[in-house]
Amino acid sequence: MLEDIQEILLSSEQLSARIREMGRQISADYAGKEILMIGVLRGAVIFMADLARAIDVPVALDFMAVSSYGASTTSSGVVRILKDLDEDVEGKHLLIVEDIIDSGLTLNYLLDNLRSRKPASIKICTLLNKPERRKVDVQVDYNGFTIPDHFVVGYGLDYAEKYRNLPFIGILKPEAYKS
Ligand SMILES: O=P(O)(O)OC[C@H]1O[C@H](OP(=O)(O)OP(=O)(O)O)[C@H](O)[C@@H]1O
Ligand code: HPA
Ligand SMILES: [Mg+2]
Repeated sequence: MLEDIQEILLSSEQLSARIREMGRQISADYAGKEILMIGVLRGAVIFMADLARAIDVPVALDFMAVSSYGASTTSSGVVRILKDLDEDVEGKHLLIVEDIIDSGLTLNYLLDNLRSRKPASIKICTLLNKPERRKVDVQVDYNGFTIPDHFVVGYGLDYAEKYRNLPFIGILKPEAYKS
């Protein structure tokens, strides 16, 4: 796996320091409330596991699976729900947790979909943000890191389901996907 990485963009130390900060900020903003964290499978799972433990207000977890990438490095633009939430979200404070916002198409779709279920509030938290590739505007409430336009893997992010278990965020060598 490591031989496919061109450069480490964010080390595990950088990731954990930033996630602790994000947790403190979220805890302060939601003081006195309960959060329903909605993880977007599968990429967000590792970030969500660490972020949830950095938050000290009550947190419930639910998950949605949508897919627009498949085994590709560019979004198809077509978002499908593969798994819906288990819980009713009406009247709850939702925090959508993403590993990365790239074109914005996934989140744009999710936001529309979740708003129609009448939650008390919805905010977006992403570990990574790649604004250069945005196709639709999305308002991000909590952003870990803004990154340049490279295809990155690790810490939950995959290429064709590989590399999710790397403890850092790395730039994938083009030859690892252009073969
Ligand atoms: O802003 P966008 O261009 O829509 O891209 C971001 C989305 O794409 C990736 O998910 P993917 O569909 O690859 O599924 P995965 O999380 O299982 O890897 C990533 O985890 C985000 O959910
Ligand atoms: O840079 C990326 N890496 C992995 N998955 C992704 N999904 C959108 N952008 C990316
Ligand atoms: Mg993916």
